[in-house]
Amino acid sequence: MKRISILGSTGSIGTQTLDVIAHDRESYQVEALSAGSNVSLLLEQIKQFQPKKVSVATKALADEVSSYITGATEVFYGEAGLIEIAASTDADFVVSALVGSQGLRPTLAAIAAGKNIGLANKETLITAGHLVTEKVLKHGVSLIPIDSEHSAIFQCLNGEKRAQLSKIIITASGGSFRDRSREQLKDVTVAEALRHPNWAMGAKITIDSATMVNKGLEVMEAHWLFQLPYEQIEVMLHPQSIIHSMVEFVDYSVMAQLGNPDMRVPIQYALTYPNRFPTPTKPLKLTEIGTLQFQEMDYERFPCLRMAFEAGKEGGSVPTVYSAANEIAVARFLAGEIKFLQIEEIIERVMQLHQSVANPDLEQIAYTDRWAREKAAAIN
Ligand SMILES: NC(=O)C1=CN([C@@H]2O[C@H](COP(=O)(O)OP(=O)(O)OC[C@H]3O[C@@H](n4cnc5c(N)ncnc54)[C@H](OP(=O)(O)O)[C@@H]3O)[C@@H](O)[C@H]2O)C=CC1
Ligand SMILES: CC(=O)[C@@H](O)[C@H](O)COP(=O)(O)O
Ligand SMILES: [Mn+2]
Repeated sequence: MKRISILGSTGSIGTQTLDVIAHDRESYQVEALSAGSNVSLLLEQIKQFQPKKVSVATKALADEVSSYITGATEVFYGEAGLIEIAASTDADFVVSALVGSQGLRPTLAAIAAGKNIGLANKETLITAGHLVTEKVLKHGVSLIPIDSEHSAIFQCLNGEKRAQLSKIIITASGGSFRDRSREQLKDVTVAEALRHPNWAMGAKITIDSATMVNKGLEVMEAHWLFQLPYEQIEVMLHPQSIIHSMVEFVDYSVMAQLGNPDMRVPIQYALTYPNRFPTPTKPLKLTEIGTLQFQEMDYERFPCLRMAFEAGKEGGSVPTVYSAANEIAVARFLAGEIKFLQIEEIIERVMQLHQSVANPDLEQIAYTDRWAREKAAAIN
C-alpha cells in the first residue's frame, strides 16, 4: 500500500489525484491533505479519505474546519501547516500540486524528510531548480513528473541511454487564443482566456497556456528534470494535445507518448511508476481524431516563450523573476486590473529591472521573489 500526502488537494491536480486513488482504494492510504480556502471541498475529502492531518491557508479557516470534523484528523494552517503535511506524516509519496512558488518550501521539506515526490507544481523547479535537484540527490528520493509533457518525456526516456538522446520536443496546444493574431489579443476577456481548447485546469495555468508562459515554464522544468541544455529543448505547436511530447535520438528515431488529454493518466503513472494499471479514462481512438497537426513556434507571436528561453539560459535568479512577475501579472489580469497583453509587458519590464544573482540560495530566491512581485504589482 502506498501512503500519500497531497499538497493542494482541492485544486485541479489534487482532485484528479484523489479520483485516481478513489478508483483503487486498496492500493493507497491518504495520510494528509492541504487546501487553501475551499473548506467545503476539504471537508468532503476528509469524510471520504480520513487523512490524519489537513492544512488550510489561515487560522480562521483552520478553526472553521475543526468546528465541523468529529474524527481524529489534526488541522494545521499557513506555511507551517503545508510543511507539516509535506514532511511530518508517514507518507512515502507527496504529490506537490500547489499553484505558484509557494510550493517551494513545502516541497523542499518533503524531500528533506525522504519523501518521493510527484511534481505538478512546476514553479518550484523554475524558481529553485538547482536547490531542488541538489536536495533530491542528497536525500536519494525520486522526483517523478506529473506535468503531461514531462511525464511523456520521462516515459519515452525509460530504458534509453541518455548519451544517445538528441533533443526533446515539447508540444504546445497554443492555448485559448491560438487562432488569433496579436492585434486580436488587445481586448480579450478573462472568460475567453479561461477557455482552454483541450484541458480543464486551474485558472493560473490556463492563463499561462494562453500567454505561452506555461510552455516557457515547461522548458525550464524540462531543463532541470532531464538535466538538458536549452539547445536540446524544442517547442512545437500541436493543437490537438494528443502527442504529449517527443524525444529524438541520435539515429533520428523519434519516440512519442500519446493519449487523450486527461491528467489522471500522468498522475496515476507517477503514483504507480514503474508499473502501469488501468486508468479511469477513455481509450485513445486515433481513427476518430483523424488528423494530428504540427506547426513551428512563432516567437514573435508568443514573446513569453522567447523570454522564458532567455531567462532559463541566463539562469541564476532570472527564472525566479520571470515566474514571480508572471504570477502577479496573471492575478492582476484575473482580477480585471490589467489587459491580457500587459501580462507579457510586466514580465519583460521586471526582467529588465532585475540585477541577476548567480547561484542564489533560498534566502536570495525568497528576496528576489518578493522584489519581483512588488515591481510587477506597481507597473501600470
Ligand atoms: N491543472 C492541470 O491540469 C495541471 C497543472 N499543473 C501544475 O500543477 C500545479 C497546480 O495546478 P492546478 O491544480 O491547476 O491549480 P489549482 O488552482 O486548481 O489548485 C491549486 C491548489 O493550491 C491551493 N492553494 C492556493 N493558494 C493556497 C494558499 N495560499 N495556501 C494553501 N494552499 C493554496 C488551492 O487551494 P483552494 O482551492 O482550496 O484555495 C488548490 O488546492 C500548478 O503548478 C500547475 O502549473 C501542471 C500540469 C497540468
Ligand atoms: C495538462 C498540462 O500538462 C498542461 O500544462 C497543458 O499542457 C497545457 O497545455 P498548453 O500549455 O500546451 O496549452
Ligand atoms: Mn503541461
